[in-house]
Amino acid sequence: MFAIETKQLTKTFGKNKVVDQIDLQVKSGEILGFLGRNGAGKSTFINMLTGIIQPSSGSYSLLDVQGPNDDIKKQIGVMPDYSALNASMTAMKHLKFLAAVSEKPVSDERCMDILKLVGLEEQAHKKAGKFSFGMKKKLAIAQAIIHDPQLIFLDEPTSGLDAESVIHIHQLIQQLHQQGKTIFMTSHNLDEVEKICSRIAIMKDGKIGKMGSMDELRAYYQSTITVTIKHSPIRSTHLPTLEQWLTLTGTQLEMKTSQFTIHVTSEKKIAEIIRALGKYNIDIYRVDVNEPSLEEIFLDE
Ligand SMILES: Nc1ncnc2c1ncn2[C@@H]1O[C@H](COP(=O)(O)OP(=O)(O)OP(=O)(O)O)[C@@H](O)[C@H]1O
Repeated sequence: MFAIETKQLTKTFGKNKVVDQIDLQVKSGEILGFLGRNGAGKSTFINMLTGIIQPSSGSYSLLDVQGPNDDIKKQIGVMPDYSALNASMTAMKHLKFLAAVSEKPVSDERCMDILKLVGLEEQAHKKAGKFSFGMKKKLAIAQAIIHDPQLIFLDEPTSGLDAESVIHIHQLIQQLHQQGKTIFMTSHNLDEVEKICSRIAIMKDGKIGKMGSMDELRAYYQSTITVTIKHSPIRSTHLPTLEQWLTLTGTQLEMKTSQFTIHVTSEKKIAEIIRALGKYNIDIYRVDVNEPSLEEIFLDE
């Protein structure tokens, strides 16, 4: 089952095609990281899926139900705009109110549990008007999950949060993932996306440029892995042959007395090198492997 499927989904504002015929499939249970530079069209795309704006053309389905559909909204969690919180309502009241609107009344106990999950238990009975930016953000996340939805849209869930809260929210996202929920999240923090998302989609000029797991993206960009190996001395008679063999295996070899660095295209090559060193009776003390980050892939897009 696809949690999200779009076909030729398009949004035009005047003459500006902001979302351009996007075909996207998100499998149930995935954490999809949705990336793109400012103005790429991410929010417009999400706003169509969550029913905030109407597509200009194309279609979409959520949890296998053709959208827009009011019933399916109950199974979807969306972070509301945190600047639109009611200043005179407490965190608890916000959750009770939202659950009532989505026709899934919840107990005070569940509200407290969710506030604990996002790290807001101490603010449960405080008015949102007195909340810091981070607290408002956490309340928005709580509002997205209070009614136990199957599909959750999180818009930059950790931007502006302190380091401890970021870890906390990452744990929460992993927990929701383990419960089988599908999470569609935007973020400008590439390390975060690389760490917690199972697949990544990169949006550019209204289209999805590349999409896949980190391994798939690395393979697509044919990026190389840099391997540095620290080893015991190599006998001078072996050195030229070994050096020649390594040059055929990888590129840009840098050889020092007790260490060399080589760039290879696949992990299998690392195993080959280690086996070859064994044949020459060279001991390996340390292997450092450096793979290209999502940042390098993103900047290349
Ligand atoms: N209601 C609107 N009317 C006209 N243009 C709009 C409207 N909403 C968005 N746009 C334009 O659509 C483009 C994409 O905006 P969108 O907010 O979807 O980008 P984004 O990828 O979410 O950006 P960011 O990362 O900055 O949040 C921008 O050029 C924006 O000015």
